[in-house]
Amino acid sequence: MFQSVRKNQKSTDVPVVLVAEGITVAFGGFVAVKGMNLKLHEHDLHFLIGPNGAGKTTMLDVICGKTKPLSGTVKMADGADLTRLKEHQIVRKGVGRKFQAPSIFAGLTVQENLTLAAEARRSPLQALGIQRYSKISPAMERITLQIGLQDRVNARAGALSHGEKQWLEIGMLLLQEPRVLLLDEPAAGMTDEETHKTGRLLQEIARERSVVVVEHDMEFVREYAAKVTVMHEGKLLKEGTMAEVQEDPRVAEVYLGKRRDDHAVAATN
Ligand SMILES: Nc1ncnc2c1ncn2[C@@H]1O[C@H](COP(=O)(O)OP(=O)(O)OP(=O)(O)O)[C@@H](O)[C@H]1O
Repeated sequence: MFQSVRKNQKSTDVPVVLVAEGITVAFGGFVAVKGMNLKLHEHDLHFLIGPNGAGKTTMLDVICGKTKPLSGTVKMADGADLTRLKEHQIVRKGVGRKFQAPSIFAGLTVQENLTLAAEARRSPLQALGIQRYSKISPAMERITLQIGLQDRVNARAGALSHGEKQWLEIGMLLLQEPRVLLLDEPAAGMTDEETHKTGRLLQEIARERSVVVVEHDMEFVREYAAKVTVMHEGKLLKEGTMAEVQEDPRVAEVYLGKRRDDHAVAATN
């Protein structure tokens, strides 16, 4: 029922979770992002696409606090401006970031990795042992099922397949209960089956959170994106559904002009 209501809702009816406005980022003299805006709603599965060097990753870096913009704001629903906060404070505000290379502990088991992630969310007092997880908690159990690693809890993370490692890291982020999850090419290097599992996992996560994905694989975007923002040369070029984005001749032009390969939006339709 929840989903059918959502389907009929206009995006304007859905609460806004985060608004980035007028973001400008310079590296030395080079302006990589120029006055970029991005608005996230609850339950968004929002893909950020664009040619190489468009500024997509830089936008994620600004939201999670890794990069500070020259100007602009990133406001959460409570009015907090993330550009004024440190990275760990932004995590506490509910923004989780997954980079391309998984940051898991290869020598620990799946369960141990998840336990560490769960502990990281707790306050120092809790971490001192008031209520330690002695075994798998209900939240961990639910997330282990969600990421499909329920039969691998005792496997060493280093022994997992590439896809499983990525899902483990997503699970570790979910244990921090982010409101916004930022992912950089989550399906890169995966088999077709792993790619589809990842797409379905992201759809499921978006039922409870907002998800932003930087992506080059247009098949993946077409199949799983609810909303697409196209960036070009540091600016917003187009925003809409994948169908709307593909119909825009400017989008075809920036892809055909810069990337005559499998990823080209126009060439795949
Ligand atoms: N730390 C940095 N120092 C200098 N230039 C940088 C830095 N980070 C990014 N850039 C430059 O900023 C521009 C935007 O980079 P960014 O990685 O955000 O683009 P992107 O759209 O994510 O590209 P790709 O799809 O290739 O990953 C590029 O020209 C890049 O070379």
